[in-house]
Amino acid sequence: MTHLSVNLNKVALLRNARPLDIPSVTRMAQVCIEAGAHGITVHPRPDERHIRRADVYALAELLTDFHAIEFNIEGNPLESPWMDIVRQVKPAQATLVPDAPGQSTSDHGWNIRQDGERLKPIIQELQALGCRVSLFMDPDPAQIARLKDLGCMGATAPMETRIELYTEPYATAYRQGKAAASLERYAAAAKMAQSIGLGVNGGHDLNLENLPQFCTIPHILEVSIGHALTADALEMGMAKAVQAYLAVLHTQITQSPS
Ligand SMILES: CC(=O)[C@@H](O)[C@H](O)COP(=O)(O)O
Ligand SMILES: NCC(=O)COP(=O)(O)O
Repeated sequence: MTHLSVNLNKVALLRNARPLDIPSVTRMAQVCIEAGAHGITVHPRPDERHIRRADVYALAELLTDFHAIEFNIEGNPLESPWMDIVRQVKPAQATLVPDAPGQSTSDHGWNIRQDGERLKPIIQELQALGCRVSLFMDPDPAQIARLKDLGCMGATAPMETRIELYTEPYATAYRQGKAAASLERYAAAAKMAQSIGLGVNGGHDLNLENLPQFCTIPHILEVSIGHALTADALEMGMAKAVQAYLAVLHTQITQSPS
């Protein structure tokens, strides 16, 4: 089954509106875990507009009581202070995302031809810390194929490595009634990744409507979902929202995309 990692950025965004710790990010993490979520994702940005450094430490502390729950920290390792935080917390998964500091949200994956050699020592350091590394990538088989030349990703890596497919273009295509053509690109990208020994995650703008079709791509290991799930939680409550996403993942259709 594809795992669900709940991104708590938008819970923190609401909390930051007043100095009251409401809603509590750690309390919401606990509710998500009790509802069955497999992991908790945060994407601390340099301006701390939502998740703050202190939230990452508090979540890491909370998750020491939940050994089976994956802590996934996303961000740009080339921008301070992300690596400092990750060095201290040593999350189960570190997802590297090429965002500029002030960017409103993530909008593209890595260019491995341009950044691969800069990323290599960072990936190796994260692996030495025990973190599974995942790289945020566009659904571009040519870019993904380059990862095998780094030596530290895919079949030649010292430990499991993954990519996270950037799914906003799929979500847009879905809204426009063009999901099938978009899914073909994503399926080809996933197949390329899997053929060189990479696991495949997905995320960005996934929601209850577009998730079932995305999950027709074989062997998606994890989806990280925050924005839409938090919006759903305003209507359903957080536990019911998490369960609704888990129900989709439980019943994922196994036929190949058409
Ligand atoms: C990598 C990715 O797609 C998510 O982390 C997304 O960027 C969430 O970040 P925001 O909540 O700041 O938009
Ligand atoms: N990696 C994607 C993520 O964590 C959440 O993205 P979104 O659901 O908030 O768009």
